[in-house]
Amino acid sequence: MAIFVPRQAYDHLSSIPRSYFLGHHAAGLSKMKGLLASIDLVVECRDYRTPLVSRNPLFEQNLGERPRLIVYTKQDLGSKFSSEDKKREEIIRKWDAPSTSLFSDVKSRNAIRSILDFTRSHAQTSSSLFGTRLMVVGMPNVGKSSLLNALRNVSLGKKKVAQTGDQPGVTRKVGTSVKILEGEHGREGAYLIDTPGVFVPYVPDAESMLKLALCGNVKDTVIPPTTIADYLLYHLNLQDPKLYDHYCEPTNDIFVVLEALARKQGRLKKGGLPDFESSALQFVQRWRGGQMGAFVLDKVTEEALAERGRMLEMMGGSMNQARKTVKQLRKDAYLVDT
Ligand SMILES: Nc1nc2c(ncn2[C@@H]2O[C@H](COP(=O)(O)OP(=O)(O)OP(=O)(O)O)[C@@H](O)[C@H]2O)c(=O)[nH]1
Repeated sequence: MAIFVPRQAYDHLSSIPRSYFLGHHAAGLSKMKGLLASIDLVVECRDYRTPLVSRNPLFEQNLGERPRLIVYTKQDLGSKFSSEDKKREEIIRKWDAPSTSLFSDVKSRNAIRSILDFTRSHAQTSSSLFGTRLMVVGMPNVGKSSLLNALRNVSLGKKKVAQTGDQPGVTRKVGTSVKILEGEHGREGAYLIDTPGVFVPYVPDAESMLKLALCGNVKDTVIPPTTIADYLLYHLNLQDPKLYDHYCEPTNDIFVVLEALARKQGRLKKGGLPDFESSALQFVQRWRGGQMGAFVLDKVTEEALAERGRMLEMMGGSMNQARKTVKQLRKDAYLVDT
């Protein structure tokens, strides 16, 4: 039997859009900026699976004057809790210093307790009579509202208050503050404000956009589902083709996988033809739901983080400046793909 050789690079990058910065993202960010004077701590969420790509420089530029806690969400979907994962987390922690970074999974009470402990000790430094005010920010669908619900549930035993969903843009407006910690020693407690997700102004390269689409940070209508599924297949093959052996033998052809899935699940169109689009969405949803392996999409090395940081710093807060910087970086050969 021939040995299976996975693709070592992803080539189908033409015609991938690089922007998803919507009107309600800009409006939300401007409202957050207006609230900043009354905020003690900004909780910035990034996706554990894309620690580089889900970092939005707009938050640093617009909200950077306040202390920040960085929470890497959905750890359960990206980590096997191995020594390699711990090493990667250590690199990320160094990158984020002096801000503290924590890694979370809304179903892990321990992870949620660590965030509450950090908040409690931060609250002790606050002299406000009205309690400590936190604002949770991050890219769309990164898990901000779920985090708010989990913090409130673990701390106060209260039911869900913020609406959540598996597509971006469920939260459209900056919310009212919600209590997440009771006060101690005569102090008021801590309150958290939920905010709408804000996308990066301009995605510097097409592969970053695919990663964001795969993790659900852009609507599934923006990039064809078969393209997102193909990009997932590329990663699955690099990890372990057994992750999809439920459907077929190892392959680099996404249509082979989708046809097998369609036949298995009866996703057929007229004439018995496989419904590739719905099968692609199903394939991607399985991975998003943690049923096809936990792994990280970004390459996390000290060099990669430093380069990304340099690029983000140069990109500035405006879309125009971001575009200009990307052009310049490409000229300087920092960015090589598309
Ligand atoms: N497996 C896993 N799923 C999570 C976790 N946190 C959130 N999710 C899921 O991620 C999806 C998005 O969560 P939300 O809390 O709605 O995300 P959001 O950032 O508020 O989204 P916007 O409304 O776009 O701002 C939902 O399907 C959640 O169930 C986590 O720690 N682990």
